[in-house]
Formats: sequence, structure tokens, C-alpha cells
Amino acid sequence: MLTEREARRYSAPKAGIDPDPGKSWMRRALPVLLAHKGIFATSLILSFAGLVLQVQIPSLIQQAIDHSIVAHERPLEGYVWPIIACAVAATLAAFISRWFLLRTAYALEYDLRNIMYERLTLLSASFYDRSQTGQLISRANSDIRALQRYLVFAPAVFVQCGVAFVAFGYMLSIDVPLAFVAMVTTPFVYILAVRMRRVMFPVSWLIQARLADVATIVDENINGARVVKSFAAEQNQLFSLAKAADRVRWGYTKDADLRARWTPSVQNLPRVGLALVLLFGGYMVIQGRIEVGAILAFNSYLLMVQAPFQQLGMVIMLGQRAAASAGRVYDIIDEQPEIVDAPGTPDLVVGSSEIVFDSVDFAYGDGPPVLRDFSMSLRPGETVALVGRTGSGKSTVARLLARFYDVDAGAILIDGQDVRQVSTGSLRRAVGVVFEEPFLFSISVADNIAYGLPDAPRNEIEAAATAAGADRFIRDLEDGYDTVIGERGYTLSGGQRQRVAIARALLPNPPVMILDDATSAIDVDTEQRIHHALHGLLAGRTTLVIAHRLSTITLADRVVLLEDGAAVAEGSHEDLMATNPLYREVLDEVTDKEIEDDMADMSGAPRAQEPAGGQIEVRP
Ligand SMILES: Nc1ncnc2c1ncn2[C@@H]1O[C@H](COP(=O)(O)OP(=O)(O)OP(=O)(O)O)[C@@H](O)[C@H]1O
Repeated sequence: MLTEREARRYSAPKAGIDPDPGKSWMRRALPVLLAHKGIFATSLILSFAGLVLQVQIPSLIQQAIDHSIVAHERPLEGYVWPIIACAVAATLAAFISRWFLLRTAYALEYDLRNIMYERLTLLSASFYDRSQTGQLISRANSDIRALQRYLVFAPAVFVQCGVAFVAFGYMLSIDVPLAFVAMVTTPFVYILAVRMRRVMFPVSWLIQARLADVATIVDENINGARVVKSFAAEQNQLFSLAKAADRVRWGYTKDADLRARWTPSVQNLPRVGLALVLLFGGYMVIQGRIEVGAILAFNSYLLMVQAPFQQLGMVIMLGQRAAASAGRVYDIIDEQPEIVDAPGTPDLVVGSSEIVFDSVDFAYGDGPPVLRDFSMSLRPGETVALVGRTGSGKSTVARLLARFYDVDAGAILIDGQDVRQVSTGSLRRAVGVVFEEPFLFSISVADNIAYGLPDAPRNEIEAAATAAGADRFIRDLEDGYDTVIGERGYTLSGGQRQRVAIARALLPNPPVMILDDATSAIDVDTEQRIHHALHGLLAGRTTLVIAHRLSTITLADRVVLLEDGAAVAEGSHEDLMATNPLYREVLDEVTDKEIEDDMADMSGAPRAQEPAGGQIEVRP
């Protein structure tokens, strides 16, 4: 779990993506790049300086050949030492420049990833309802890397192009006609490189998309491993993964094929330029118009000039890829969270924790209405069980109370305050939720329980676990409270996970609790003990229990029946049983599971999910 010290070390990005969607993707990303302008500019300046030093070397070699080796006018060392000095200085400059360039690249990647992640944490539940994990992971990885590569390496290549002009200037200063002859192939090198990248771009793009598909299948395979196994569907899964992997392989093969066809031409065309220099230059040397050293200098300059033009093709391709990646990353960054706190939104002031659902209408997105004119109230300190057929909207009521979604009409009030008018942080601190399928993190049990209150002392963590009936089994784990549980808590049984989740919700001591079928995987006896323990501990706490089992329902002070999106009856379980045929009918439907459980008890068969629970000790 993140300690406070570690949390302080998180350095938030200094700048964000420009929010104006009308601007080009690069202009929108510019503030993030400019936040690192110091090291980036240093890198580019040093790169330029290093390359300019390199440009000196052919000229010095030319002079050494002409003046020392051929004409014996000057000592050779007079050229050798400056050449060595230039080479050392250029190497040093290139090293430092590259170091700064890579630092910029990784800083930029870190910032972009955090900007995206910060947005993801802000986004509402509805966004996650429609997003695929594999696609999000792919955006956070390959798309952000594509942006980073272009933003950092394109300027570096442009600097190299600038130096190419300096080299061309040197060539012109030696001999103008020969300089133009030497450059004859350069436009073709550029055109070839651009064409090559243009042909290769769709393939490399396809590879990215197919890799994202593989990521989605792998993600589903791992997360749904139990379902796959229970249907003995491993072969099918392997087949679909193999199919997706084969599509990736096709992409890579195509990429290699195109590369093999184009790269030799792009790499060897500059050599035609060298041959032309030798032909025309040699002719000019024979005629005595230039010295022999000039040919050597021209050869080196020519390679210097053509290298960045070869790379320009790659930069163009990176630019196309980055533009498409930016589109996908910006899709997330531009996504507006549906639930936001306006500046100055007050915190919830918790009083006696009375909850009112006042004529609530709700539908998920454009879907059919789930709640219609739904009204219900929970008196302070009361435990209310919500009962309804499957899919009738019980969990939706819980999600709306914790404001994972906003109501379409009507209002939800806690102590007279509309949940939309108070800060979401204060609301969620006041409302503890335990879902049927609790998500646990791959950290220790103690850290899981202290998730909402990382600084909680161990004795409070243990007290919460005790109240949730989890203390005994946690102590029996290999490292007790320090046992690190497997991904999503899958090394625990369903009932154990639920009890850890109840302890997690109890620890911050929220005045309102929602138990969304939170004891469904716990045997009836343990459930009763938990509820009794909670009764003492939750005195004064208002609790909404979503119940599928008679044992859970009977623990509530009052029952509300949900049918067709509205609360159609309420009262004590006994009263409703006696007076309301619909309630009896719904109960017959929803308590089937309990009957199955009871039958399992009678036959002495062990429950699938829940090992024997320990006696619960509630600390005073
Ligand atoms: N995230 C979602 N996006 C779209 N529709 C949803 C979503 N969650 C639930 N629904 C739909 O809303 C309706 C109510 O679902 P809800 O989960 O609230 O029912 P429930 O009464 O809790 O069901 P159960 O007893 O089976 O848990 C269902 O028709 C369901 O298909």
C-alpha cells in the first residue's frame, strides 16, 4: 500500500493537454512538452553543436590529405589532434544530448500517462460500463508511446536536417558544381523513404490494433479463467487467442516483407551519389580543378546530408501514427466526467443520517427506465431491506445513493441535503458500500481493510475485521493480517472476501452503510452473527440492505418491495407476508437460493464458497 511518503513523491504533471479540441493535436500537446523545455532545448542545442563539430572532421581530413600527405606543406599532427578533439567533443555532446533527449522522452511519457490516468480516475461509472480494459491498457501504453516518440524525436531529426544544410554549405564552399552533382540522389532518397513509410504505415497501424485485440482476449482469459475452466472451454479460448495472435503474425510478416523490399533501395541509393562524386570528382582532380582530399570530404558530407533525409520518412510515419494515437488518447482526456464537484461545493454535513429517495427516475444512458417515480425513506439509524425480483433495480438504488450515477429526475437526500449538491468525497466517506462481488487488491489483508483509511492503527483494523467476522480466518492465514492476497482476492473464498470487504467499509465508521447482497456467499449462521455484531456496532447507523435471502431480510427493521422501478409496498417482513401477495410471490422467487442452501445444510454437504466461520468476538 502507498505510504504517505511514497504518495508525496508523486509529482503531478506540470502542464496538461490544451483543452481546446479545435486545435491540432500537436498544439494541444505542446504545453506538456514545454513543461520540459529546459532539458529538451539543452538536448537539441547539444545535438546541433555535436553535429556541427562532426561536420568539421571531413574538412580537416581533406586539409590533412591535401596539405600534409600530398603536398607535405604542414605536419600531419596539426590536423590529427584537432580531428581527435572534434571527435571527442562531438561524442560527448552527442552523449549528453541523447541522455537529455531520453530523459525528456520518459518525462513526457510519464506526464501523458498520468494526465490520462488522472482523467480515468475522474470518469464516472458510466464510462467504465462501456469501455474495454484491453483497449484502455493499449491506449495507456502504445498510443502514449507513439505520441512521445514523435514529439521528442521529430525535433531531433529536424535538428539533424539543419546540420545537413551546414554540411551542404561546406560542400558548396569546396566546389559548387560537384556539390549539386553529389546531391542529385538526395531527393530520390527522401521520396523513397517517404513512400516506404507510407506503404508501411497502414501495416504498422494494423499491428497496433491487433495487439490491442490480443490484450483484450488475454485480459478476459485471465479475469474469466474460472468461467473458462468451468465450461472446459480452454481449447476455444486458446483457439480465439491463436486466431488473434495469427492476425498479429500476419501483420508482422507483412511488415518484414515490405521492409525487406524497400530498405535496401533506401539504404543503397546514397551510394549512387558516392559513385557520382567519384566519377565527377575524380575527373575534376585529374583536370587539376580540385584536390584529391575534396573527394574524401564530399563522401563524408554526402552521408551526413542523406542520413536525416532517410529519417524524415520515418518521422512522417511517426507523425501519422502519433496523430491517430493522439485521437484515441484525447478521446479519454476530453471525456467529461458526468459527476463533478462544482468549485466551492460544500461537504455533506452528517446529522442523524436520514435518507430520502424522492420520486426518483433513472435509466442507464439511453436504455430503458430502471426506476420510475421511486420513493423511499430510511429513518435515522434504521436498517431497511430492499427486496425485488432480479433485475428490478435494487443495486441501482444503492449505486444512486453513493452517487455513482445521477438521477434523471427527483432527488436523493441525506439529512435534507441533495447528494448532487455536496462534494462527492464527503458523500462517499459518509456512505460505506459493500458489493456482492467485492474487489480486493493484491496487497496484504490489513492494507485491504485499511484501503479507505491508510493510516488506521492495527488495533482498529482488527476491530473492524472482528465485527465483520473476519478476524478468526485472517489470523489462520499464513502471515495473518500481513498475508498478501492474490489478484482480486481470489486466494480467499467468496465469503472471506465479502467479510474483508465489510471490514473495509466499516473501518472509516461511515454513518450510512449499503450492504448490496454483501453476505450472499456467507453461510446463514455466520451472516446472523455478523449482523448481530453489526447491530451493536452500527447502532445509530442507517443501513440499506439489498437482500436475496430470508435470513438477511428478517434482520431488517423494515422491508421495502421494489417492483417495476417503484417502491410498491413497505412494512415489517411479517406484515408483508401476511398482507401482500406480491411480496410473497417475489420472495418465493428470490429466496430459492436460500432453500438450496438449506437443503445443502440438511444433507451435510459443505457449501461451495464458504469455509466454516469462526465465532465472532465484538470488541467493546
Ligand atoms: N451498468 C449498467 N448499464 C446498463 N444497464 C444496467 C447496468 N447495470 C444494470 N443495468 C440494468 O438495470 C436493471 C437493474 O439492474 P440492477 O443491477 O439494479 O438489478 P438488481 O435488482 O440489483 O438485480 P439482481 O437482484 O439480479 O442483482 C437491469 O435491467 C440491468 O440490466
